[in-house]
Amino acid sequence: MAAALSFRLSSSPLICRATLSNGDNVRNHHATDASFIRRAADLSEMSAGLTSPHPNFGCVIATSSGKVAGEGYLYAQGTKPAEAIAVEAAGEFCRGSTAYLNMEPGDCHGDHTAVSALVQAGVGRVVVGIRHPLQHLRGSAIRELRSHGVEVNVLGESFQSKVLDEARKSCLLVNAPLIHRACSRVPFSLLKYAMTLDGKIAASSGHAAWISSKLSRTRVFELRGRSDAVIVGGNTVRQDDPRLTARHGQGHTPTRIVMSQSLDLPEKANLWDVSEVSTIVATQRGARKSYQKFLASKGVEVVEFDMLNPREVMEYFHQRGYLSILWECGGTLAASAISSGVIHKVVAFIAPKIIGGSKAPSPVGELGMVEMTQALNLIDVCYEQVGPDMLVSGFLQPVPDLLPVIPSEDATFEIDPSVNPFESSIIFFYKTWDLYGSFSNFSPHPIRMPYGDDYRTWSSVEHYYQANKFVGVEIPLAHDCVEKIRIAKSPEEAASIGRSKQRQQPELVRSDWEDVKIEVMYMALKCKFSTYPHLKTLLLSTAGSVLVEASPHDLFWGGGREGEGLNYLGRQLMQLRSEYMSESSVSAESTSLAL
Ligand SMILES: NC(=O)C1=CN([C@@H]2O[C@H](COP(=O)(O)OP(=O)(O)OC[C@H]3O[C@@H](n4cnc5c(N)ncnc54)[C@H](OP(=O)(O)O)[C@@H]3O)[C@@H](O)[C@H]2O)C=CC1
Ligand SMILES: Nc1c(N[C@@H]2O[C@H](COP(=O)(O)O)[C@@H](O)[C@H]2O)[nH]c(=O)[nH]c1=O
Repeated sequence: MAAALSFRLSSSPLICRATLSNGDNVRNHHATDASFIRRAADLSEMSAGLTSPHPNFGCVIATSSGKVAGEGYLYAQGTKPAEAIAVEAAGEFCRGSTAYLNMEPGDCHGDHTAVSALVQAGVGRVVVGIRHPLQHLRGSAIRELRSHGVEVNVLGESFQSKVLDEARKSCLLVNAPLIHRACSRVPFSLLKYAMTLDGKIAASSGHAAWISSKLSRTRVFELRGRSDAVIVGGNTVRQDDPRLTARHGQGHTPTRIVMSQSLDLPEKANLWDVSEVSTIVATQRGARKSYQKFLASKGVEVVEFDMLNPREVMEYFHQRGYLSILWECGGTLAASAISSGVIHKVVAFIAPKIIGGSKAPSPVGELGMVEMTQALNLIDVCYEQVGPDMLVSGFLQPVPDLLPVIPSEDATFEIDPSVNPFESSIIFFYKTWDLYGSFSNFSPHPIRMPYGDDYRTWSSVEHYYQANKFVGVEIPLAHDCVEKIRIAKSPEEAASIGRSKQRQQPELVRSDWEDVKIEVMYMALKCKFSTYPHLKTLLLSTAGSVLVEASPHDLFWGGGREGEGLNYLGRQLMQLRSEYMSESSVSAESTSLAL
């Protein structure tokens, strides 16, 4: 899913853009909406670190004159929704007001939900920063609000402008861990370190207490309080004997995780005291069994991995439901985590100190880069002074966007009205061995199609499609092409002959090819799916999902690398599916009439 989420809509009938006549007006509205949505995002953060898990919800109720009438944020799952708190605070000012929500509420059933609070209070319009990231909740509250006559605008769907994009981004950032949960197989990970001005995270002796100031370390406690777990490597345990607790006086305390291959760890360590917080040691399968027993006797959980590496460990904790992880390791493990692509954000406290030492460790070990051009550039970088230190933070990977993953909303809707691109799941297919690989033209399903006055069997849809480029051209070489493609040993070979001949000898290609190629493909697909009932069943089983051919190269039939492709193959399959669905509903109707 993660890759899918970078696709964007190329056009939308819903998008209102500023016109010359009312440009200023629209801009003002956008600026107002943006500032209230940002406020809702800020409010939602107030619970971060107090509770876990961490969906952060904030709500601002604004009157038609643009005054804040009430505000609220969700303290924890199961406590009063942000919207209900804001409605209570706004009282009678709710009627006809606009409610701003950083994120679509997750629960729309029952009496005490966000939706019923807004509806009962008479809120006239709701502006939503982002839809709920979790697929099963996505769109329900919005539908529910609309069904009660409330106007709902979602940023990026109803309106688009730079200022709204920025506001939307703030909504993505406050719920980055939840968004990662929705579209990635690893939790959201933040690498934090404190270093001297000369780039050292410890003296050459390994001593590191302390580099950053007390104020900075309190900020670290807050970061811990916002995380589900803090992770270090074995060497940091041996060297620092850390506690890794959140000691800023409030909030939840994260689980401590140690990654150690050797399990050559001390018998006495602060992390083995699990009276207040738990510790999990992740290790290589079979490592020091007697020491594993010792840890277990202390109440420390040991998890063995066949391959102890950051990705495996993160996938494991993702499955256990962890949303966000704070990496507080040294440079060796940090390099390994960055290399395996599991670190999303970096937070560095830089202290105005110089320790020197050519052997003193630095925050990130070997990444195998040799040229400065290979350096990883952070995005959305922030700078902040914390006491005497400078805090620099930024993202190594952008927070995934949750805009729909098909090239064109209107086109898809026209093809299959049952598909809502903002709420549907996306099924990608490309290689024939993929789960839905039989949707590919290259799948080995021969089809029998008319050819001249006769019928011929073609080894795959691709064979038929490529050959058709040269059909009907009264040149012997064109006939040869058709025959060569027909007997090609594989769809790849058929594609290669068809494409190269088209490039090298365009005079052999039928003159109407660009006009007919869509129809040619559709007829071939229709033949394939009606010839093989199990393929038809598989296609019907995808009802409601958007189908995208994940070809990174083919920008006409495929979706392209970044969603820039037109995805005609996906569209045709959706169209065929829609045809089959209406056929089956017609036949069901006539059966019931006959009865
Ligand atoms: N200033 C700061 O912010 C910080 C400073 N430090 C300092 O850094 C130094 C320790 O740094 P460093 O030696 O890099 O230690 P790390 O914390 O990076 O730990 C490295 C250890 O992690 C374990 N490990 C498990 N799997 C892997 C893997 N796939 N890749 C790499 N390591 C893995 C190994 O433990 P094992 O050997 O047990 O198998 C390895 O020796 C200390 O001096 C400490 O004080 C540490 C953290 C933060
Ligand atoms: N030295 C250093 C840090 N080191 C990190 O903090 C851990 C110690 O945590 P605790 O035992 O809970 O206080 C240590 O093992 C390492 O991960 N952090 C910082 O913010 N600033 C510093 O100067």
